[in-house]
Amino acid sequence: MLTVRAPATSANLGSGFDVFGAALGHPADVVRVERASETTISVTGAGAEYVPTDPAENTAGVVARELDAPAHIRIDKGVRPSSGLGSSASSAAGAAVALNELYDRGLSDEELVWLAAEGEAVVSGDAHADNVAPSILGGFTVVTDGGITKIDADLPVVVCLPDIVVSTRDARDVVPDSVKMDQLVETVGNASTLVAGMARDDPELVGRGLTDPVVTPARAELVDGYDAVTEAAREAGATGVTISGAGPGVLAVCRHRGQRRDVAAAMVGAFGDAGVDARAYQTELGDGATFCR
Ligand SMILES: Nc1ncnc2c1ncn2[C@@H]1O[C@H](COP(=O)(O)OP(=O)(O)OP(=O)(O)O)[C@@H](O)[C@H]1O
Ligand SMILES: N[C@@H](CCO)C(=O)O
Repeated sequence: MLTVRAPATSANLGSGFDVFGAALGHPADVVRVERASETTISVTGAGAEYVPTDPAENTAGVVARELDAPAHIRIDKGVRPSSGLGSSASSAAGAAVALNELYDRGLSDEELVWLAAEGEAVVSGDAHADNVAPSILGGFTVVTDGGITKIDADLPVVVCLPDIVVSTRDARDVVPDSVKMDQLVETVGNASTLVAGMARDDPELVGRGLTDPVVTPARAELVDGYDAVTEAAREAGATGVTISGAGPGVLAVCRHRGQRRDVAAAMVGAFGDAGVDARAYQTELGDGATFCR
């Protein structure tokens, strides 16, 4: 039996819709695999009751099928589904890394990213890799058709998860079909600023680069209290705030680790004022999938 811990992730980071992603120090899924003649799946942990155990509908099961690696797969969810923290991607990433080793398939990390993205397609109808790439590789990742670039960034963050559900499918439905030239120029500028900030471990630049004039404003309507939470996090010292992935999680970048407590309390409080229960993860950019003993 093999066990892999695959971290939660935050995709988009505002200006990098479907391109940027970051691995979080915690939470994470733990995926255990054992050779079998047929794939079976069992799920425990956060939101387990909402995760399908039919291998054809579970992202980890799809990975096993694509790799022709049947297994008993046990998933302990640290990441609640429909969170914006790449819940479905963590399971796909963990399964890809574990099954590659279990069956000695010899795929590279980048090949595993594209394989795990096939698992994501079963959820959103689209094989986007912006969550599975950081969950496998760690750090901050840039995914394009041309390949994957990774930066090992050191950045303290808070991710606040309200007790509401936004499915990736619904959140993709509200994304505008087109952008104006001034929005394109602003987005390119912010995305470039963010990448420079990641390369320099500079929370000011990363925070500035989170701003996005197109996708985030459209999706903010789906997250009750979003504007107030953003303002509260900024007042508590965050350098920038955006929706994590497709939401409803909200990501805030902090100047230093000691600031995370105040930012987390401010975000949870603002959600509470809007009548929404929430919890916050005080974390940082972290490692990709790792084998556990
Ligand atoms: N192994 C899995 N873990 C979690 N969700 C899964 C899994 N396999 C299939 N799903 C389905 O995926 C959906 C959740 O995925 P979705 O992409 O909407 O949320 P997310 O992964 O938390 O968010 P995001 O991708 O925005 O960060 C749920 O409907 C769930 O049933
Ligand atoms: N880039 C994707 C991530 C969510 O899975 C989106 O925002 O729809």
